[in-house]
Amino acid sequence: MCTDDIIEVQSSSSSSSSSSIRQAAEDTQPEELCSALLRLCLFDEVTYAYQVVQSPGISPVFLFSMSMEDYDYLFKIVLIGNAGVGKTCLVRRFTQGLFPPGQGATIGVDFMIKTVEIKGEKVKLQIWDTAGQERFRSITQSYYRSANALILTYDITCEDSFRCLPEWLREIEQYANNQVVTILVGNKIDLAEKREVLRQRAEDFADAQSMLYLETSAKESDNVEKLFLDLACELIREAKQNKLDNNDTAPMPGEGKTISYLSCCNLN
Ligand SMILES: Nc1nc2c(ncn2[C@@H]2O[C@H](COP(=O)(O)OP(=O)(O)OP(=O)(O)O)[C@@H](O)[C@H]2O)c(=O)[nH]1
Repeated sequence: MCTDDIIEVQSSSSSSSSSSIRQAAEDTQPEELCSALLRLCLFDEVTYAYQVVQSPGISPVFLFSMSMEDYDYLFKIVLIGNAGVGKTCLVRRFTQGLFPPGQGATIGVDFMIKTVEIKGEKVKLQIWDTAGQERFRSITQSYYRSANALILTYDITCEDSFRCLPEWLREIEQYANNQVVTILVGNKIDLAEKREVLRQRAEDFADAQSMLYLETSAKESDNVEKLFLDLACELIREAKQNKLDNNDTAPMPGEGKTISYLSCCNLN
């Protein structure tokens, strides 16, 4: 695709502040953990965003701020899939270039930002990493609706994580907007000798569901950049197409607006 035209501009994350959330949330019963929210406030044309966990005993924590003027496009990408398939590692690999040792389970949602430049246009990727554990499902479902793209992840060494995909597709059907771009990702290809899901089988499944398909290794960094950058290129293409279709309703480069919904894409 257009990866030659892409340069990284900057990245930031909630991870340092969210470690305090993680710790507090680990001590909190799921029923007490009401929700994790992103709050946006507009002051003098600068948008400040912060994430809080609403729960007794947990103080709201300011996580990051960003200006709406320093990008051409803003896309929200949400990772979903069973616990342990490697969603957090994929996000960390892409945003921080590392494979975190002893990665704990995600509590609720985590949030990172990375800005890339594609053919001279700055693209801010807002990446939401959701918990795969069933007990957080009611929290994570609320993040689907505003997503421009969903990365549905399974573990190629875990048949169970593949078998659960129809269940995840039902979640997407129910909670995501119907114009969302979805890509199926088989992670952990560095563990080839433990593979339980053949590539052809996964490709056929993705084809049948009109999804893109890619295999990755967060550990070895295989296809991780490609995953996010191809997705960004696809979202830009869709946004431009949407602009053509709707004349002036979609944002164009330089307008710096959030693209909330995109027209349906031809995934084949
Ligand atoms: N070999 C290998 N291990 C991986 C890879 N990606 C993740 N892991 C390991 O898989 C385990 C789970 O990774 P996470 O990124 O926490 O998985 P997750 O999907 O975010 O899990 P939840 O937060 O519980 O939903 C960790 O022990 C990682 O080190 C990979 O590409 N290769």
